[in-house]
Amino acid sequence: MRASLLQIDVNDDESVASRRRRVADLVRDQAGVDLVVLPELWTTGAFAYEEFAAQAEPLRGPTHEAMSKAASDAGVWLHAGSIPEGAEGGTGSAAEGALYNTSLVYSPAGELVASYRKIHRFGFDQGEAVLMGAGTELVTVELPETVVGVATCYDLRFPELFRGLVDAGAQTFVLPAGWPERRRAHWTLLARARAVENQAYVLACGTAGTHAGVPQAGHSIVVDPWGEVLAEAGPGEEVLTVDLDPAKVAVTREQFPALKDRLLGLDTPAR
Ligand SMILES: O=C(O)CCC(=O)C(=O)O
Repeated sequence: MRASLLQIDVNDDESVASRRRRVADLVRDQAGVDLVVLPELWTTGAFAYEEFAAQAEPLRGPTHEAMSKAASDAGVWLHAGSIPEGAEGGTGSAAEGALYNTSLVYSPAGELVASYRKIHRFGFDQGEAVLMGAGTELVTVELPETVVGVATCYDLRFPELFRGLVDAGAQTFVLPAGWPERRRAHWTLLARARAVENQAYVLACGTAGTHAGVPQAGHSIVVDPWGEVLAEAGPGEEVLTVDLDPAKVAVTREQFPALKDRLLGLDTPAR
């Protein structure tokens, strides 16, 4: 299974419409791979808080139109990163929780097969944490060769979410992000930790460049179920293409069956 992570340079100089066109073309260029992954909030930038409400769009808005078409033109599964979703029926007012940081996943036919509203919002008492509502549902997507568990950026710090995804059948985690350069060491460490503890692939795709004054880490990373880094991007815009062996998840879980030794958080009584 071949995957391409598109580490997009998100900066304040490029308009959302132009970036959307550019990213759609980059997705089309990936024809021949199985799965394409985009970063978090790449239309606005994850730290461009003032843009969230202005650029909010419904689930099936302009980004959906562009990504659905790009996925079907390329004939790829596409995790299209996330958008600031102005929830249907909502007023767009952040105070009413009408905005969400929502990921979109497409089949090679261009069908929107899943969406995920980010559960853990970043910013403590500002930014996304106050401007957006929190998702409540875990999301998995069945691809022909693997079951994908979906999570977004700050979610990476919450291992219980990934355990929940494993319990729901996930074998590969796909995580779009807009991770800042300042905490790049955490990014790499946590991506490897989530892979090791869950014996799953981690495909973590961040942004490059600087937007809203926040330099981005780049360094998108692919980790295998043993915790080995299969590929890691540099700091700039880059397409990171990697071959995965989906069977490795089952093999790792069989040969080193630590997941079977879980005692807490399961319905089965402790041994
Ligand atoms: O947890 C972090 O250090 C970064 C998280 C973040 O930037 C985000 O979720 O948008």
